[in-house]
Amino acid sequence: MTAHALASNTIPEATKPIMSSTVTPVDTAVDPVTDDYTIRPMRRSDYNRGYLDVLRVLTTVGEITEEAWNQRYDWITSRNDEYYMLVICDGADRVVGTGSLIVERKFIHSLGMVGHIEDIAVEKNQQGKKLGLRIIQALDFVAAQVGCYKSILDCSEVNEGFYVKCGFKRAGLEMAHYY
Ligand SMILES: CC(=O)SCCNC(=O)CCNC(=O)[C@H](O)C(C)(C)COP(=O)(O)OP(=O)(O)OC[C@H]1O[C@@H](n2cnc3c(N)ncnc32)[C@H](O)[C@@H]1OP(=O)(O)O
Repeated sequence: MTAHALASNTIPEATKPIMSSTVTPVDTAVDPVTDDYTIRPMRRSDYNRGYLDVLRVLTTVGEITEEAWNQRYDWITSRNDEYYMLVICDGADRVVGTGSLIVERKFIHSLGMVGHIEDIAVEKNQQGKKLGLRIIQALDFVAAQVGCYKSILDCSEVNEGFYVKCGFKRAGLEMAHYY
């Protein structure tokens, strides 16, 4: 798939099939013109498809054994109405991008739900092909479908332009307390 193909303005339509009628993400070609890239929910076997290496473009990951991965994967998937973790795979079935949506259930706003977009990463040599945009659009679509009234995320200044292109706007101030 060329960068041009990914730049087509059919993106929102292309992400719609990622949701089945039961609000479960399903495997979907990233672009309707070609299926060189697929966007789908994370799988247990993505440990061996380079998932953690993709995350390493974002931050430190540490050494995670397959057993530890499996335990965390099982914990996450046992909360599958709360954690929506997507990957984009290339034609060779390698993970080249990922992103997560965590749905927070609140009392305010009439028991409203807020989507938290986390851990967006695209492999270095795959950046600039609109894969990041597709991940955000897919997560946004999932958030809207499950009933979130908004999605929020934290990012550094260098990524502000990317998120603006994805339809987000600056709101508030992040604060952190590390332990
Ligand atoms: C909530 C969080 O997780 S924040 C952490 C974000 N992740 C990282 O910082 C990890 C390292 N970076 C990456 O993985 C990637 O560069 C990402 C995820 C930030 C962007 O993914 P890409 O696939 O490269 O971006 P994509 O090609 O989809 O870009 C979409 C648009 O945003 C623009 N864009 C991309 N990155 C940036 C940026 N840093 N600043 C301004 N604009 C940008 C592109 O030029 C493109 O614009 P266009 O439509 O006018 O051509």
